[in-house]
Amino acid sequence: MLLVSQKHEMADGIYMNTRDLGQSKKQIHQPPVVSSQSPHRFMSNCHYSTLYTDSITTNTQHTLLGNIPRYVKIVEVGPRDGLQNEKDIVPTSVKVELIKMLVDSGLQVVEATSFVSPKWVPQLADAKDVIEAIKSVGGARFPVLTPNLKGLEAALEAGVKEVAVFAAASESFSRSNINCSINESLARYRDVTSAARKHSIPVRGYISCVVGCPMEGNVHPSKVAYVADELYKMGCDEISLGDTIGVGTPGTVIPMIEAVKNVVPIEKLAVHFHDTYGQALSNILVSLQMGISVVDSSVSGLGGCPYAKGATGNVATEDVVYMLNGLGVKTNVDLRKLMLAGDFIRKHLGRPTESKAATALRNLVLCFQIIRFDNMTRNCNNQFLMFR
Ligand SMILES: CC(C)(COP(=O)([O-])OP(=O)([O-])OC[C@H]1O[C@@H](n2cnc3c(N)ncnc32)[C@H](O)[C@@H]1OP(=O)([O-])[O-])[C@@H](O)C(=O)NCCC(=O)NCCSC(=O)C[C@@](C)(O)CC(=O)[O-]
Repeated sequence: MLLVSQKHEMADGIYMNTRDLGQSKKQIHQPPVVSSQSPHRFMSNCHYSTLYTDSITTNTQHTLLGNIPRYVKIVEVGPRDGLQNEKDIVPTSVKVELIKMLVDSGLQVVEATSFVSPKWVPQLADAKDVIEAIKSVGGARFPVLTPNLKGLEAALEAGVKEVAVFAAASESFSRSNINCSINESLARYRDVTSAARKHSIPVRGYISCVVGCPMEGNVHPSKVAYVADELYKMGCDEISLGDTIGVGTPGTVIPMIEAVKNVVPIEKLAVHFHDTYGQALSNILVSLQMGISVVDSSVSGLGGCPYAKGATGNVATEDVVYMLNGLGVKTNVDLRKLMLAGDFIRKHLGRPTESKAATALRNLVLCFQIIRFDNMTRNCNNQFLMFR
């Protein structure tokens, strides 16, 4: 005797009745036996869910998934990387509301802004005001970008508790982004990390153009390893490997990570993929398989670097969470609330989301006029129909 759900979960607290879809009982393929304790596992196998599936024990037994971590820390970069490239400057109040919604979705690290030259990035000239407005927001860390001591001092004065420096593996990109050579930037960052250490402030180190540069083309893994080694030695707590223009594929990402993990422990590495060529999720998957457990992403796929021509947005956080949920990897992120944050900022920008998962889940809701019952996700055991 098999038990199948009469109502299928589509999003957290969102259900659709299979009969409304015209599905006969026979059309439901291989309904698994479900226990009353694990309705989500069954439903998410059959349908599309915003929920974490708790299927890590079964999924990761497969050799291909064996290395995938049980928990992935998502570093949300939307308010910084996402908004630094917007043509029209986003009002401070909108940035602040976005950050609050992202924190409310469960994201524990939200990169809030940059203390860079307002002449270079006028979009983030309100950094101090943003930090002031989120001072009372608990439950998350709010790192900011600091390109030099001047940025660090301003960030400290504003009350920032974590900063990030940003180097590049390509000389041309370094010059166009921060107006100095790679080695000059590393010298600056030694000053920043040593000053930050005096204040017990953790520093993240970014490396841009880890597989390709908009001006120089392919970037050799040894160049990335060189910069990663220097950042690590100067005291960066985490090093984020950025495919700034989204040209990487697993074919270039794997050798790059191999080279970097020879000089920096894998648990200190993060990946930061832009999705210009639609490769971000596959690149994230191979990074996880190689042992990385920190992933940068941007709500609704906002983003792009003003000094990387042709680069589109970061991988959408919704798509990352959807994939991780499907893999049974914990993130602590509520995808439904995350989608609301995406809706909020996209409404403000007047452009649709770049997230495929958010678009698909939204369409399902519209198509089937689903009713949301938050509590039903926890109390749906009585909705099973018996088949012989
Ligand atoms: C690094 C600089 C400052 C060098 O810029 P510069 O022009 O060589 O610097 P400068 O020292 O000659 O200063 C020029 C002016 O900027 C001021 N200034 C100088 N520093 C600051 C500061 N911290 N905060 C506020 N103001 C500052 C400074 O006071 C001066 O003002 P003026 O005297 O002319 O009135 C500049 O190039 C810059 O700010 N670049 C930032 C570019 C940027 O933010 N890019 C995007 C972030 S990186 C990224 O997106 C990639 C990443 C991380 O996401 C990973 C990936 O995807 O690859």
